[in-house]
Amino acid sequence: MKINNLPNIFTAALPVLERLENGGFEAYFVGGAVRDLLLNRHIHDVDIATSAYPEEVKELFQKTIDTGIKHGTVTVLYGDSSYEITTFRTESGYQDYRRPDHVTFVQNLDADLKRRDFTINALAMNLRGEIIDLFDGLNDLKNRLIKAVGNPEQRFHEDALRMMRAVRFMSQLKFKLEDKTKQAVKDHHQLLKKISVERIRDEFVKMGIGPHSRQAFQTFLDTNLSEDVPDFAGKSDLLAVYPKLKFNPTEETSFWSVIIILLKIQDTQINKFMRDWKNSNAMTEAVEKIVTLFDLFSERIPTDYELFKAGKTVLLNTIDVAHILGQPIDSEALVDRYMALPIKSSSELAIDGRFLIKQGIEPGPKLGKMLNTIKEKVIAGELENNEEAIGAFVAKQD
Ligand SMILES: Nc1ccn([C@@H]2O[C@H](COP(=O)(O)OP(=O)(O)OP(=O)(O)O)[C@@H](O)[C@H]2O)c(=O)n1
Repeated sequence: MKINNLPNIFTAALPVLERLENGGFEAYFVGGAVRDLLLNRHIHDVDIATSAYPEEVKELFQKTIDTGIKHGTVTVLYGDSSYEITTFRTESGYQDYRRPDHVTFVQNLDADLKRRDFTINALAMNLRGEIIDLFDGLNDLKNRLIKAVGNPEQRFHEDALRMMRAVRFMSQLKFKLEDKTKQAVKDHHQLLKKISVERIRDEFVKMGIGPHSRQAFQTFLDTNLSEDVPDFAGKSDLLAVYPKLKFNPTEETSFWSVIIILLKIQDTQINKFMRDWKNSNAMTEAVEKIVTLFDLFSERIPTDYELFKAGKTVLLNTIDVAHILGQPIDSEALVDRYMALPIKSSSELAIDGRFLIKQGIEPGPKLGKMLNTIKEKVIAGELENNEEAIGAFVAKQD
């Protein structure tokens, strides 16, 4: 198979391949970029595999970065882009974050492709646009199948994260998991225990916000992968609701919020759960706010002040979560009420502490309390947001 009209992202990289070939080396586009080209998906970067050793790559190009020399990877800066160029290799043991523990350089492309995870990721393309397909990856692309290269058990022993990658690709690409590969995941899900939480989390989130996350999640449960990720063991009954949800989450915050709600995690335990998954403070805070507002929605209609405190982003995210969970909610009325709030942030208040001091209020807790009362009254529409009205209100309080 030959691709004639290569997208710009590839044509821009052709001189890099040419230079490697002119230097007497083999060079190919490999991995996700070739897969995504054939699937007509957006391509964010192209990776190159070569027979040249890192030192040889560095000699051929002016601007390079030693990204992972030990692992065979040099980043080449060429034109407006950068390219990861990796020497043909096999690897094993990916216990740590991102990089394999051991790397063995191999003689040719065949040996390099043989150690890759799935047939659809083991395609290569040369500078003439010719596809090299040693493992029937083109057929699996056509049949929309995630299938391990060669022996799936071996592939998962090399890097157990690949089992999470399988369900991630199911969700992102709307593919099915091939039977033997699925059986191998079922048999070896425990291997995931050796993998760093950060790597598992990245794949889990990509699965969660992919367009087929409910189907992928079903496989995540069926294969028992869910038993070997933080805080999910023994919870498959609660998680079984996920594949039956109304919609797929499209935002990371919504995905985590939905998971936390399904797991019935108490407000006080959300922080621990998010930390167990090594999430950032910003992500944890955002999710805590959404789940809290969602709980409030389930009990009663929030007050204007509660809507103000939540803010627009949290409100919209919470509406999104309710929508995904099929929770009836008058989202239009809530957004209208939010939009009609007299102020949407504290900085929009017509007065500040200095104004109150001028009105004779002493600095201290009393002043803070007064400011809050004023804010609440303005938001509730009981007090106009201007100096005159607020001044009159303050005078009446003494
Ligand atoms: N555990 C892994 C990770 C990666 N790969 C190989 O390395 C390539 C690049 O990996 P990566 O950049 O992580 O993922 P992509 O497949 O490119 O997908 P995406 O960029 O969409 O994340 C993959 O296509 C696959 O051939 C692998 O065999 N095993």
